[in-house]
Amino acid sequence: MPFFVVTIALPVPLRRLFDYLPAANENAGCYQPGQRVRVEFGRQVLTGIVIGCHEHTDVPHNKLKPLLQRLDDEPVVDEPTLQLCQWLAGYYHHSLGEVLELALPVMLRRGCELSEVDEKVWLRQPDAHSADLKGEKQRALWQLFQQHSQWSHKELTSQGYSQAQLKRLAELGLISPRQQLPVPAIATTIADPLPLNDEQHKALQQISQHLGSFKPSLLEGVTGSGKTEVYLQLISKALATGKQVLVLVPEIGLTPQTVGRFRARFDVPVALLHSGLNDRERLQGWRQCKEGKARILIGTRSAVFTPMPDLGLIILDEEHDASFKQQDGLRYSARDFALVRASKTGVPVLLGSATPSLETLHNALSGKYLHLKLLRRAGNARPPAMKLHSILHQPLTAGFAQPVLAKMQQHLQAGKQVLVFINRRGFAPLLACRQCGWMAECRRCDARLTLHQSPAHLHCHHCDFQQGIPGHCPSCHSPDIEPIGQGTERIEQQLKQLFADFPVRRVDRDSVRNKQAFDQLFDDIHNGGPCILVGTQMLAKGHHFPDVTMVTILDSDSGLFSADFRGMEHSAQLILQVAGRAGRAESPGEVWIQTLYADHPQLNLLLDNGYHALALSLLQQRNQQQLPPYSFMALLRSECEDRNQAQQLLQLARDFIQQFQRHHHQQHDRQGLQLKQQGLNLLGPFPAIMERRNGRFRQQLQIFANERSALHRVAEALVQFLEQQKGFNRVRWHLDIDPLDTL
Ligand SMILES: Nc1ncnc2c1ncn2[C@@H]1O[C@H](COP(=O)(O)OP(=O)(O)OP(=O)(O)O)[C@@H](O)[C@H]1O
Ligand SMILES: [Zn+2]
Repeated sequence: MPFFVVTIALPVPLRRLFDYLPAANENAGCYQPGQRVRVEFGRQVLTGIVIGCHEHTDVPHNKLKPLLQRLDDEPVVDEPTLQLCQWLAGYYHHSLGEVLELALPVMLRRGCELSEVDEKVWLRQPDAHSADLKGEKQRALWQLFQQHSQWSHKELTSQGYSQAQLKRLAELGLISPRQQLPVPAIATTIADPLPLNDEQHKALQQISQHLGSFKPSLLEGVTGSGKTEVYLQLISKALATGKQVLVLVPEIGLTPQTVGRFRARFDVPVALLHSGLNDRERLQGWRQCKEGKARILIGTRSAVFTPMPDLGLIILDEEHDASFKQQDGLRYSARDFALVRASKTGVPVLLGSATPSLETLHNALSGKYLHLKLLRRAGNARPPAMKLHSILHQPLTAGFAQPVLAKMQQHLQAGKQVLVFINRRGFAPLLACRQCGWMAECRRCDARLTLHQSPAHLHCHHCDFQQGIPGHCPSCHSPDIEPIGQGTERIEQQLKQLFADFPVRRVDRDSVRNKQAFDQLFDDIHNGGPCILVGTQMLAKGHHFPDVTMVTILDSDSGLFSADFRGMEHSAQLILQVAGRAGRAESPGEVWIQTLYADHPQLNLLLDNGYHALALSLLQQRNQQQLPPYSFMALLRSECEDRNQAQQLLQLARDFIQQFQRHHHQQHDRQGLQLKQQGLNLLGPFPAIMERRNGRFRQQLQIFANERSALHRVAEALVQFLEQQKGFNRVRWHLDIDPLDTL
């Protein structure tokens, strides 16, 4: 057998591939890219992915080890997915093995067989005809099999059909059991599409012209304008041509209401992939898509990796949402990746938002994307009236101005729901001593501890450190310590006293701990009745609460003066998303924003002329300052228990980049190439706004380039340079391409 090695991607941070000898008695024909193999790596056993076979290797032959086992005959990573992952690893300068790890369901990473998630399903026999079925239940069961030839056993029993009824149908030769991948249940009655209004109709028309080829579009539609209805009718067109559809939504946008709206519309299996599923369900969903059984996939960020052989359309709702960008490990943007995937697959991609990110808006305005607008709310709903209410020198009760409380009372008495938004959980952001000024601070972070009441404790929201509440000041021993400021718990408590006749519901990460609780809560809200909802942004996004007619925004000011250049953009998006919950049905809605800065020019622009107008003005600013989207950014972050080391590594990085740049300029000169504006702009190293977190000092170096290619050239070289640095073992660093958060 001729000599060859198998080249494998392993889930380790090193940005390279690894060569192994084949398993005993296997020839090169046994190996295909995308198969899983088990190998020894140091003292660990890892599951890797075959990239290819080669006759040459740089590894000395006596150092080569045979791989332990080939796990698959057929590749689990298909060719298009492998290519996309290679592209992603290159773009984010990340290890291919780690990218592939992220792209695969956990059970596959662990080496499980695909068939491990098979279950009992019942299939209609090919030539079966209804026989003499006794009883209502049996006939109803047979009716289901006439609608769809396959049903999972679990689904049927959960619908109340018994083992005996199924057995009876089997005895009559109508159905038979089998172990195979269950498919998601299909709705038995399908809802009709709504008649579209003119704007919706035009948007749908324009986008559907591009089915069958790559075309990005932005659907910029005010809250409640019926974007979802446009998605649904577009999906229906894609399905009609035999295609699969991928719908990506923000982490907390996947409520039963949303899913229900999709499921009720199409008589095809709809798969779901989100964080509320267990590993088994995730692998089932992944396989349903890969094997073409599911025709629609609705999922959060990582669902973007799911293989879909017949993919014909990608929709990404709330495209501006930060949850599409992963904030640790591989810091990829699912939105940007969806665009690349669509382009490589040759299918249209639709980005929807009421408050598009400036990056996307810029692409739409420059003609790179098709730009579609829905300016009016759908149906009979009117846009909410928005009002800035100055609280400067005003007396406040429990943090509320008197006219705001009076308004809330009116809405509740009219039987409506009021939403109070405050983006801070816990009871109070600060516990302080009135005698000596001591404040409860985190020992591991440059941050104050948040006071929580149920259960009572002090909690660091940055490193999760927790401790009991002291009975007296640890510094001067005075018993006179008190909470300062307000969080959701405190507002809830105070509103319960102020509005004793109405239920007050709190919605934040502490009160709603899991997906079930979240879903239950939304059902309760939907069942109606006057109430006050107090919550964080968990409440704000994409939900349709028909009975909410008033929204009170308590702390919008904190976002107005952020050190992040995206601060105002993100504040405006959040304000409009929250405001968009008001008056979505027949009754008009109003939004009161309490502020100390009622004459803030950008806040006024937002309220008077809308998000689009503000966005244009922010874009102009970005252009003047040469910030993204008018330049391309990477952020090198370092952290270490030793402040100096974190700083020194970035200083070395800075020196390296400057040298690299000089070298490149000279090369261009010598070759007589046009000395293009290679300009890189470096800011830093400087400490992060919160310098110490979880016991480590954090530094950053911001890198801006006029051209993306220039940014990538330097990033590639920089990553290699940093990997070779000795003596910085304790410093953790990463390079964030297109960072969303620069604090
Ligand atoms: N053409 C239409 N005629 C009547 N009602 C409609 C129409 N289109 C949508 N609606 C209704 O309008 C409401 C809001 O629509 P939808 O939730 O699709 O808006 P959206 O733009 O996705 O909102 P958001 O961005 O705030 O989530 C829904 O109750 C929907 O059923
Ligand atoms: Zn902390």
